[in-house]
Amino acid sequence: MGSHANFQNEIYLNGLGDVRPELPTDLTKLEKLAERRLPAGAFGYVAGSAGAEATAAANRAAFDRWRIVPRMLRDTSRRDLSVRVLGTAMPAPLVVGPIGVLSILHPDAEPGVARAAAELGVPMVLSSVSSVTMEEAAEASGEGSPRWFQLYWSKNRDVAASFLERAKAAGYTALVVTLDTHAMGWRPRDLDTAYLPFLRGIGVANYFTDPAFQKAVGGPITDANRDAAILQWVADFGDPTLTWDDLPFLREHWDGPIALKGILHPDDARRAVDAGMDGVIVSNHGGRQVDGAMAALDALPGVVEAVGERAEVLFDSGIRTGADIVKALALGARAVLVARPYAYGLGLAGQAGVRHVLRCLLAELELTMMLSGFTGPQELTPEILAPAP
Ligand SMILES: Cc1cc2nc3c(=O)[nH]c(=O)nc-3n(C[C@H](O)[C@H](O)[C@H](O)COP(=O)(O)O)c2cc1C
Ligand SMILES: O=C(O)C(=O)c1ccccc1
Repeated sequence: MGSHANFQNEIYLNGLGDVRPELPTDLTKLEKLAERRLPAGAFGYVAGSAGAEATAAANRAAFDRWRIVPRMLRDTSRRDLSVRVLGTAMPAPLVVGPIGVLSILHPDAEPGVARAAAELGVPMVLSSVSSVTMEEAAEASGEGSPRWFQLYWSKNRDVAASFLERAKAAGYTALVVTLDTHAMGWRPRDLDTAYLPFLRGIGVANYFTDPAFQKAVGGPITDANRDAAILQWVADFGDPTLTWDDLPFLREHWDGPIALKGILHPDDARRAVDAGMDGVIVSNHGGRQVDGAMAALDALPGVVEAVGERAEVLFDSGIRTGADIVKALALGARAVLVARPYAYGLGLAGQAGVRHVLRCLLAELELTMMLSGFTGPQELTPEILAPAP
């Protein structure tokens, strides 16, 4: 892709190709479709949030409280949506966010997402709890395609260090450390259906193949010690003892850019920057962790102000359309991560469905910017928004 974006032409001139009849271009419709077509357990796991799902609803409502104010008679014939984030050049300020256990949705799973992202030059963040190993996902992503690794910081420090070493060797260039999920949130949909893919050994590929994890279990994982290995995974998955004093561990084991995911308070953002982190990701995990937590978009301006130019601020939780991306960028995000929409695309149409979702987002982003009078992400500032009456 050249520096001059033309995502919208691509869609209008070439059509939507192989997934045209199946998948809507209004990506807010994907969830309903997924509910009809996917197995109930897998759908509930993806769509579900914590508690009464009030925070998940608040994430969306926050976007609706902002409206774009389009400007006329500006030359928007030449557009460049490209940005550099955490050391990675990308065609637009869009990143494929980390989602674990994707094989519950479609056999294409993480490799399918990696291939779809690579085709478009969009970076993918691979989850620690991927259903294939990080090496297999890297292979699918391919030589030269941008990829980042998301760390769930294991209680077993040897496992955490080993993950970072493997991720580096497999060509992941930036590290996303998720802080808001040292335990799984209270998720009634999964609890009521007893849907826990990990207990059936899905999403543990990185652990079961890891030498440090195997050492803790007493050897390679076999049918004989599989249940014990799963219990070991449950015991070590997250570490609630972690504090800011532990951050140097990350620097000791990772020399590339690091972003902390799950930041909502400006003071936490400041501490991240003071600790030498390169970025923060404003996120409430899509409302899946603390029900009643503030909407992620409402947290964004305060974090942006606290961080200033000292680090990069990324955003997720609630991104569904190109207009949503414009609003998050206007409120100070350098890039956004898309999550549930591509999971629905994967579940509905595999790799082609993911490609559909990413193309639609890119095209709608570009068209929204162009028709609002903007030619690049740097022009998107708070002044381009008005509060909804
Ligand atoms: C099914 C599912 C699995 C997820 N797994 C991970 C994960 O492994 N690591 C992580 O950092 N975030 C994970 N997330 C959180 C997403 O990265 C992201 O923060 C969140 O989904 C954003 O909200 P949205 O999907 O409503 O936009 C997961 C989210 C979903 C829906
Ligand atoms: O479900 C999630 O949101 C998530 O982040 C997760 C946590 C542990 C294992 C798999 C996914």
